[in-house]
Amino acid sequence: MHGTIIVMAELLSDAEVEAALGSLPDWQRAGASITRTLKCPTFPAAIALVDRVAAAAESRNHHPDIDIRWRTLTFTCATHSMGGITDLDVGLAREIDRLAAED
Ligand SMILES: C[C@H](O)[C@H](O)[C@H]1CNC2=NC(N)=NC(=O)C2=N1
Repeated sequence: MHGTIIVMAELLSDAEVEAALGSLPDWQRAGASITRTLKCPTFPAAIALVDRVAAAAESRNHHPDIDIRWRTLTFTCATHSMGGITDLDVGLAREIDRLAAED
């Protein structure tokens, strides 16, 4: 039997976001989201990273906004249903860091 799994997450306070960013040095707060820009060695490498992030996002049913400009990628994480930043975004940011470090 199939059903919809709804993951509830609470918005983080400003202090909680700052604390999380303390261990995510490549990430910045941008209003109601957190963001990281990185440059890959080549365009195919950038697309390969996007593909790995897409698979991870699908697995956790939490999806970043992704901006692709040649070999520069910007990942933006927000919990759209909550209108802000939750632990889901912090977890996704950590996974993006892990995948980006695999290159
Ligand atoms: C029903 C399902 O949980 C949602 O549509 C998901 C999918 N991925 C999502 N990703 C992000 N970043 N925010 C969401 O609110 C969100 N909602």
